Formats: sequence, C-alpha cells, structure tokens
Amino acid sequence: MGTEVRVEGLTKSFGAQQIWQDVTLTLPAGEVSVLLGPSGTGKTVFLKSLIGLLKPERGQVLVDGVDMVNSRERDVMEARKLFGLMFQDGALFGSMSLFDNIAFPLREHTGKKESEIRRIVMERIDVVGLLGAEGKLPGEISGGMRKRAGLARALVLDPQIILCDEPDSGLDPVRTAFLSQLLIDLNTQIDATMLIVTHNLDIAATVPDNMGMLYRRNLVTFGPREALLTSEDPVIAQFLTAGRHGPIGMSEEKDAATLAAEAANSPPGDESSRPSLVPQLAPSPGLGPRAAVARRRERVLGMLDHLPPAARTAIEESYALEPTAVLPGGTTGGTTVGAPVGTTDGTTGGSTGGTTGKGGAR
Ligand SMILES: Nc1ncnc2c1ncn2[C@@H]1O[C@H](COP(=O)(O)OP(=O)(O)OP(=O)(O)O)[C@@H](O)[C@H]1O
Repeated sequence: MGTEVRVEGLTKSFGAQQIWQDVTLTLPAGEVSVLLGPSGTGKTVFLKSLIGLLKPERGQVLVDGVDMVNSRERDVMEARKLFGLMFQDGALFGSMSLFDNIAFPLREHTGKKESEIRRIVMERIDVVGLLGAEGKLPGEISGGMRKRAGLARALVLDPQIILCDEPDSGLDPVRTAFLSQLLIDLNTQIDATMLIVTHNLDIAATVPDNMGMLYRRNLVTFGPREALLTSEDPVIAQFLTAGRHGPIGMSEEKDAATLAAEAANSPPGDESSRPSLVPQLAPSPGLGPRAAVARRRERVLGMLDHLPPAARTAIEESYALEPTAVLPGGTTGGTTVGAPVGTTDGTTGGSTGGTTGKGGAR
C-alpha cells in the first residue's frame, strides 16, 4: 500500500512574494487526491515542496518518518525514492528513445542488470499502452504519448507516492478520458498514494477520492471529493462552474468594489455547468476492485459528523446507507448530526479518520 503524506503548517515564499501559508492536509495512503487552483496559486511549488526540491520556511512534510522540509539531505534523498513524478511536459530527454528515457531512473538509481531493466521498462510501457513505440524519440510521438511515457517513467522505481502535474495539459477530451481511466487503473494495480494537480473539471469530477483547492495563498479546502463538489463556497463554486462572476479574476483576485459592481450588474454563474456528482470511475474490467475504496469508505464514514450537510448527504447516498444504520463513531446515518462548521473556506471543524489539521476535512 502507498505511503501517507502528512503536510503540517507549510508556508512558502520567494523573497517578498508569499506563495501560500499554513497549508495542512493529509494525503491518505493509497488514495487518489486532486489539487485544484487558479493559475499561479502555487500548485507546482507545492508538489516540489512535497519532494524536498523546494524548501518552505515553515512547516513539515512527513513521509515514512522523514520530514522532507527539515530532515538531513541524505534522508530526504532516500525518502524521495518513494516518489514517482510526472511533470507537465513529460520532461523527457529529447535525444533518447522512449525506452532509454523510461529506463533512465533505473540506470541512475539502481544497480540492476540490463536484462532486468528491460523487463521492468517493457512492463511499464505495456501498462501505459505504448508497446511498439519504445524505439521512438519524444519528438516523433504525440503529446498524449509523451505524457504516458512520462507516467511510465514515474512508475519504474515502484513508487509508493505518485505526483502528477497537470497530466492532461494539451490533451483533447477523448485522450483526457483515457488518461483518467489510466490513472484509476494504475491506482488499482499498484495501490500508490496519488496527488494530481489539474485544471480539468472532468478529471476532478471522476478520478479522485479527495480534493483540495489553493486560492489566495491558502488551502481553501481539502477533504472527500463530495465536500468540494457540493461546496457553496464562492471561490469553489466559481472555479467549478468556470464562470467570470465571483472572486477569481483574470490576473489577481478582484477587489471589493469590482465584486460589488459585478454582483449588482451580472447574473450569477451557471450552476448547471458545475460538474455533477457522478460516480467515481471504476477500474477497467479484469483489474478487480481498488483496495483504496474499502479503506476510504471506513475513513470517510468516520468523519461524517464534521462535514457540511450537502457533502454528508452525498456520501451517504453514494454508500447507499440505510437511514438507521449505525456509522463508525456511533452516529446515525441519514440524519444530520452536528452542525457543519461554516468557515469561510467551506470546510469543517474537527478532524478524524486519518485526516489532520485545521479545517477538519483536511
Ligand atoms: N523558483 C522560483 N523562484 C521564484 N518564484 C517562483 C519559483 N517557482 C515558482 N515561482 C512563482 O510561484 C508562483 C506559483 O507558481 P506555480 O508554478 O507553482 O503555480 P501553479 O499554481 O502551478 O500555476 P499553473 O496552474 O499556471 O501551472 C508563481 O508566481 C511563480 O512565478
């Protein structure tokens, strides 16, 4: 099973520019999480901070007993081997064949024989559907194929944690749908903890177990997918409906006067364009169930009391709970127990079931 990643009070600046502050969340072991956020809110900086490539000024990132921010560089380097990284552009070496690109981490970081490297590389190439293309150069294949090659390379060291930075960028909707299925299938096959940064609302609606959003230098929310997809927080609602009406502006956040004028003059965003709470993608036939599903069910049912009513109802419906069923923690399904803590970020107070930190659902 994948490794949990616990982020506590993380704060990062570049000079006078604060990127985000006091970010606290837990990526539950073996589950898939998505991080959303307007451009420039520091999602890539966050991924780089998780693996210790960037050093936040405050906070911790705990991975298998190592603090990726504050531990000795030797320990950070060792813990980094638990990660597989897929960057936006695939980050492939242009002069190397796909085979050599994918073999690169094995040749760099292991003493494996070439025959063993070939076996592993061809297995991963098969998983991402690139058999037959292994001899091609990155410049000779499509953007979608390059992304899948990047994913295959992220997999060769058997990562327990996979970080994907905008895996869908530049892909058409059909390729994006295939990619979504591939991510779920991968999670089924290797049970790794996954964090996907994306702007794509179809991926957000169908792939993750958990979702979070960065905005205005803060983590607006992080928790079960149902919490974000049903959220009435204006920032989240605007992002999910891809509307111009709301706090998010073209370059910076809109000021109060602009917001007031807009509220007076323009209609609200079209709620019907918000991704509906469709069921999460299931693994492809023949792969069996995702191990994360049962673990997540237990975890999420244990935190129901701390979620807003809409999220709670959505979770109960998705698990088809009997109204009188007794849930972990002794609460009763189908009734709203405990008022949601209506923070401005739309998350809730308290924290249970493997999530940590402020905001409860984080
Ligand atoms: N090494 C660096 N030095 C200085 N500033 C940086 C560095 N890396 C990133 N930044 C700044 O941090 C901010 C956040 O960048 P980041 O790439 O993480 O945003 P993002 O949310 O991933 O954006 P997008 O969705 O457009 O990819 C930007 O203003 C960027 O210029």
